[in-house]
Amino acid sequence: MDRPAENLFESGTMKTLTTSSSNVNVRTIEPLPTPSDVLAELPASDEAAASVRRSREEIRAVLNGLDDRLLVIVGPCSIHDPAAGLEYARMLADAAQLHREDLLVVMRAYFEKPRTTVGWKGLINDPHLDGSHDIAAGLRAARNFLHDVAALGVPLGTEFLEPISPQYIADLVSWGAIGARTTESQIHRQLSSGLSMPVGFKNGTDGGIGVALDACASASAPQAFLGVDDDGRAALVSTTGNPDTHLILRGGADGPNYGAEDVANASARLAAAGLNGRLIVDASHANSGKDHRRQAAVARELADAVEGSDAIAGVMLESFLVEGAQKLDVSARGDLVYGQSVTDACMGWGTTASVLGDLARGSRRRRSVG
Ligand SMILES: O=C[C@H](O)[C@H](O)COP(=O)(O)O
Ligand SMILES: C=C(OP(=O)(O)O)C(=O)O
Repeated sequence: MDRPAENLFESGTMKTLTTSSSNVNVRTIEPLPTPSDVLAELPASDEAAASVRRSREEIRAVLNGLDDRLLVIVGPCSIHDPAAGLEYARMLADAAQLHREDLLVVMRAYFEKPRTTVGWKGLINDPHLDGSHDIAAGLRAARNFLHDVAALGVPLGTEFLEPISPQYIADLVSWGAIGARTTESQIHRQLSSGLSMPVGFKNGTDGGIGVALDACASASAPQAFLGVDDDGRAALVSTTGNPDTHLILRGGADGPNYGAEDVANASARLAAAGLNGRLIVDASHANSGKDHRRQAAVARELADAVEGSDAIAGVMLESFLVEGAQKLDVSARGDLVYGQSVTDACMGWGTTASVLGDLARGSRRRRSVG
């Protein structure tokens, strides 16, 4: 159908057709560099690519029970300051090496934050932390960070929130998560079906695990959907399905779900649905009431629980250099405390190192009884 253009609005270099019924609430549309532009500018080194391939295989082996170590996904709630994140990654590299017989350590490198209502949405969305939303710079900053950490030999995990951003960074990611707020989203399930790394689905914010089980089944099936190609063009994407989907228990509105009975029930439901019964338990979020001190206690309880539960393949921890969290006000940014979270409260490094020691002991005890 031919529809006359009522006006063209121009933003950046893009002209956008606006009719009386489209773009009514859109202020601007600005082109971004394409995924192939960014990958050509910031290519993965051979070493980083090899490290990603190797760690994906290791994570798969742990999730499938072929490697008896405990997977530990640990790091800041969000990366807001790459320098502090890199300092953390160096310390984590040493801890990972220390516990390598018992733990497979993956660093949380979360660049996209889902918000309950509004708030800072992460380094990709707003890398200058000032509401300027310089997404082109954010994509490059995320890619640079992933590359710097992969070069240390530390595998990285991230939450995929936007369906387009993976084209810019996923080659450097060893483990992916879909968050509690998007597990029920068909878009995220389809996306996961084509991702190249194991992907964990959080249970819903209400605590229900049914949506995550459905998500695992959906993402493990072939899918066809609208996406973008490497040149940023709208494209039909057809996937084979992701063979490495799994559940992450994060608690919910009714409280925690990391107890022995919750874990056993969840594992049984997964197995009954023909899915992997081995799962990850998040010690943070609703499992700790977002209290970083409580999180450390939950993690130590999990370290004890591991011995008696084959279902626990991994544990997730939110941790940064400095404990707690600080408020980020993007409209009037004051000085920030170096190494402290600007989203959820995290355990500090000292507590983290001691919790990793406990988890390693739990993993060792499980091996000795197994
Ligand atoms: O992990 C981070 C937060 O729990 C999640 O992004 C929601 O945050 P909010 O409730 O502060 O928006
Ligand atoms: C947002 C997160 O968790 P959840 O989806 O469980 O709230 C997270 O892990 O950063």
